[in-house]
Amino acid sequence: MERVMGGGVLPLVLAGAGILLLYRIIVRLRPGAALQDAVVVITGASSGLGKECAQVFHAAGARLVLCGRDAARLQQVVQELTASLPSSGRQTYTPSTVIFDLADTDSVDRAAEEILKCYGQVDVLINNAGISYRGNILDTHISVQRDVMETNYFGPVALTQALLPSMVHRRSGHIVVISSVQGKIAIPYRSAYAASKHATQAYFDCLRAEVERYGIPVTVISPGYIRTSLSVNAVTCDGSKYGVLDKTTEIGKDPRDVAHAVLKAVRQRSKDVVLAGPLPNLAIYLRTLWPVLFFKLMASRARKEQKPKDE
Ligand SMILES: NC(=O)C1=CN([C@@H]2O[C@H](COP(=O)(O)OP(=O)(O)OC[C@H]3O[C@@H](n4cnc5c(N)ncnc54)[C@H](OP(=O)(O)O)[C@@H]3O)[C@@H](O)[C@H]2O)C=CC1
Ligand SMILES: CCCCCCCCCCCCCCCC(=O)OCC(=O)COP(=O)(O)O
Repeated sequence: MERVMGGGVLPLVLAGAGILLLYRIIVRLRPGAALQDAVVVITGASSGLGKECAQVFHAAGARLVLCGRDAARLQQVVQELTASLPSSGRQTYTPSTVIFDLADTDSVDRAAEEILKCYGQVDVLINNAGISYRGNILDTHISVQRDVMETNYFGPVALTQALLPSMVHRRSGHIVVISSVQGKIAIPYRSAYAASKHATQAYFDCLRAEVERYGIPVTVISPGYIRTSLSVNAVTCDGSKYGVLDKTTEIGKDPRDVAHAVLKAVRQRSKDVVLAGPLPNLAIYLRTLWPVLFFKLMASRARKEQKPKDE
């Protein structure tokens, strides 16, 4: 009997591994979504990851609508994109720009109308813009918690909901959001940021299930540290700018590589992608499988990083 059971487990494991391998091969071989002429909207396109995404989607032949708050910086990106012909030899287009503040819901609605007027449709919406935060909860004003939530959560939600009806009507479109490893685990002194990214993950997971019937994929991308100005632009407890390029950010991934990974995720219509090294991945598993240990590690990290004022 034991031999039968023992003999039964190995074939089962091998069959499971075989099915997994086959699934991966099928996913790889599936024809990727074509991006030539696709209308791709990118928020936060003036710098960092958004700017690099603009570069790789432009080179792939997409018709871009670049969004941000600073018209001059966006124009600079347009100039850089159009200054050189892509080595791929594809037909490329001069990007359009739409200027608005994601933290202002009324301006988001107006912007969505303007975005739709550019080409009459949106094929891919990349919700990339975001702001980070550094501070301890005890000293952080509630207005700062709300402001980060407005930019990172309500802004992308409002833009997505404003553009979604036209996608549903066409039974076509793709919604992407750049979340963070901190959408899956919360680390100390990042409350506003981690909360906004957790909310983002939850909202877009719900959306994915709800719009699948219309053939609209939803991709949540959770990067680890990327070499951008995110930490420099982060806000602190009182809303002032942090202004420091953290070591973690400085040695982070090259934003161009992350942009290529975003392009691949769009082509493959991936559902959920973590773009981080082994340690953040381990931390994500630990949070689910061994939460008590994860909480201990985070508490120790909090103690090491900052001593409370009353100690
Ligand atoms: N860098 C990192 O380590 C990581 C970054 N991410 C995420 O990647 C995304 C891009 O960030 P990254 O490129 O790193 O940082 P940057 O600070 O370089 O870029 C942020 C972009 O967001 C735009 N933005 C900020 N606030 C608003 C607003 N209220 N309305 C409209 N646009 C706004 C900025 O445009 P402007 O100021 O010109 O208006 C800017 O283009 C963010 O969502 C971030 O959370 C995720 C994981 C790691
Ligand atoms: C038994 C072995 C235990 C090993 C457990 C490892 C626990 C280590 C914790 C690792 C934490 C990783 C945090 C990653 C955070 C991250 O990548 O954030 C990306 C960002 O969004 C960056 O934004 P920020 O403003 O914070 O710079």
